[in-house]
Amino acid sequence: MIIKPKIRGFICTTTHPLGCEANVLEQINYTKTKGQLANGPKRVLVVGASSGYGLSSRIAAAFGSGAATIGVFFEKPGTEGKPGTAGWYNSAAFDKFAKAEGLYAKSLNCDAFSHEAKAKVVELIKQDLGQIDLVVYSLASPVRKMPDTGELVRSALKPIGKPYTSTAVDTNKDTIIEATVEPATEQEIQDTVTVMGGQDWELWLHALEKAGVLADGCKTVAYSYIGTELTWPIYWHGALGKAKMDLDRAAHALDSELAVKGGSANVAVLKSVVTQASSAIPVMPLYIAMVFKKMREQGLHEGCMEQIYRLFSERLYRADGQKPATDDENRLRLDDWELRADIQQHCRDLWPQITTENLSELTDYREYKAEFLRLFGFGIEGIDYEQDVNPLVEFDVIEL
Ligand SMILES: NC(=O)c1ccc[n+]([C@@H]2O[C@H](COP(=O)([O-])OP(=O)(O)OC[C@H]3O[C@@H](n4cnc5c(N)ncnc54)[C@H](O)[C@@H]3O)[C@@H](O)[C@H]2O)c1
Repeated sequence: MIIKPKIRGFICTTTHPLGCEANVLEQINYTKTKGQLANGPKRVLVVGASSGYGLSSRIAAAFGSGAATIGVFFEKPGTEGKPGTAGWYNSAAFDKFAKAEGLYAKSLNCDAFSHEAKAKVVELIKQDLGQIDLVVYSLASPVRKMPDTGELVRSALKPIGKPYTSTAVDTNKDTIIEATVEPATEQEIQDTVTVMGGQDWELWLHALEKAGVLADGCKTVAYSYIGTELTWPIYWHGALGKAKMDLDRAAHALDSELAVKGGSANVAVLKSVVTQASSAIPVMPLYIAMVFKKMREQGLHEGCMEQIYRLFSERLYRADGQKPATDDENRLRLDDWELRADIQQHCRDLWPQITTENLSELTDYREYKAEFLRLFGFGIEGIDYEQDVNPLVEFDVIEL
């Protein structure tokens, strides 16, 4: 079939298999040009491995360190008449390129919050790898099915205490609007912590530890965002921020547990990037369009792959073997460039000046939209979108 983008709200309901494959290849090529990590991991589990930061983590481990990888994700395959999700095609492409280089790659398409997913991964590690050296936790989900009761709990992208009104961009109409988001209820805050907090990360590590499949010195990292006062009301001081604070709590607890065997657990605070998860957060698209323009001008631009390669090479696996610098909460900070005073001051000054008319001139909004479409495999040079393409792409994946 001929596949064209179809945008609905903040998602694109179609995807292009060849475009997604090209995205993955571009990240692999970037990693290869950066060279092999001196002290990189060899056996890696990535939870949330099919898009955004998790996919880049899997690529950094495999192509930057020759690691065997197990990837867990929750995606929909395509059928002959309907495209699958981008994460499905990304994972198929990763599998193909990894195996072409003789790298071990196993993928599980399942609910990572379930007990079954954890048990299956333990079984795979025992059978194929013995133990693992790194666990990356990169889930972004609006909902969690509780593993014991089956209850569905949903997260909320809302402020706490009072409504939040801000200038934002309506990405359907490309216009500047005033958006108001009502505050989360106590229950919604608790639920957001249940979905996006540290509990499931701890359940993963405990299941792996109990099964004896964590190698001595095993590291684990989970991803977070903090930002500045520009986004605090909706993010760090909002319901999601409470969940990310709970991730900090879990990191401290896991770090003490892993330290016994010479390992470590850290939260890595990453920069804002265009992913399916960030496009759903009110105000983020406008903030990203602003901050990207300034960071590009300053030669500081990074996408998912650049951020993650820097996390691996300059924080987690430093060539000099030294412990990386952390902030006072023991977090690894990769948002250092985004939070630079001049970058943030620029955004603060610009924010009140933005109108529908000057949006494209004063920010990288056009580039934001293009990058959003690229997430789904569209707008990629070298791909002929008038050509027939088969949405049915199969690869070796374990379905639970
Ligand atoms: N995007 C940003 O700007 C940004 C910035 C800093 C930190 N982060 C953090 O990085 C992490 C990853 O976010 P992202 O933006 O890369 O997200 P993303 O939407 O690109 O990827 C989410 C991943 O989680 C998987 N997933 C979701 N629900 C699942 C389930 N129930 N079972 C198995 N897999 C499931 C998806 O398949 C996918 O692989 C999040 O913790 C996020 O808060 C994101």
